[in-house]
Amino acid sequence: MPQVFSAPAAFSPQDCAAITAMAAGAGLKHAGLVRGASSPDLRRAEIAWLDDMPGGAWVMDRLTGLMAEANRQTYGYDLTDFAESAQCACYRAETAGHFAWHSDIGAGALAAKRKLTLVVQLSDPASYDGGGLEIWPDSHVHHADRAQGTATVFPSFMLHRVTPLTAGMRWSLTLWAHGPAFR
Ligand SMILES: O=C(O)CCC(=O)C(=O)O
Ligand SMILES: [Fe+2]
Repeated sequence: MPQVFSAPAAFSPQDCAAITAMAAGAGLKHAGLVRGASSPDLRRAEIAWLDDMPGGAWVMDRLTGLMAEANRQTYGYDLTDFAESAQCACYRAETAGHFAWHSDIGAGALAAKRKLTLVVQLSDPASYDGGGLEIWPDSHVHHADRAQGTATVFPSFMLHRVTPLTAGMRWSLTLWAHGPAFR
């Protein structure tokens, strides 16, 4: 049975603050685009791509190292590359920011090749309410560790969601690892 992998304190609070500052500097755009149309029922968040953040190479180095470690310890998947930029997301209580149950594997050329999803909790859990990252690996829903800097890894086909923010703001950083599509 596939599992959820957790790396506590993968990033320090200072690292997390630096990443959110870079994301804000890169300019946030509304997310939740499905076939070119905004789909706020599915997702309400703003995003920025790590590839658009000058000086963000160290972040990608750390993320890829974490992904490799998770795959070595837990999954043993055939991974070939990181075909998409990591994505920083901001969910706000004012807009009830959320991401409804979904799988990260889609029909697009890149999304079809996603194998593992890694999500870093960039915010201090005392700074927001709601915004829980929940993953559904089996008959029980897994609540990802909310601690700032924790990295959570799971197979990209696994259903997961972010519950609506009810106070404050939550930042996350997501990276996908790619390989031959699951079959
Ligand atoms: O923000 C999160 O915690 C999850 C993001 C996510 O599921 C995604 O980008 O596909
Ligand atoms: Fe996702």
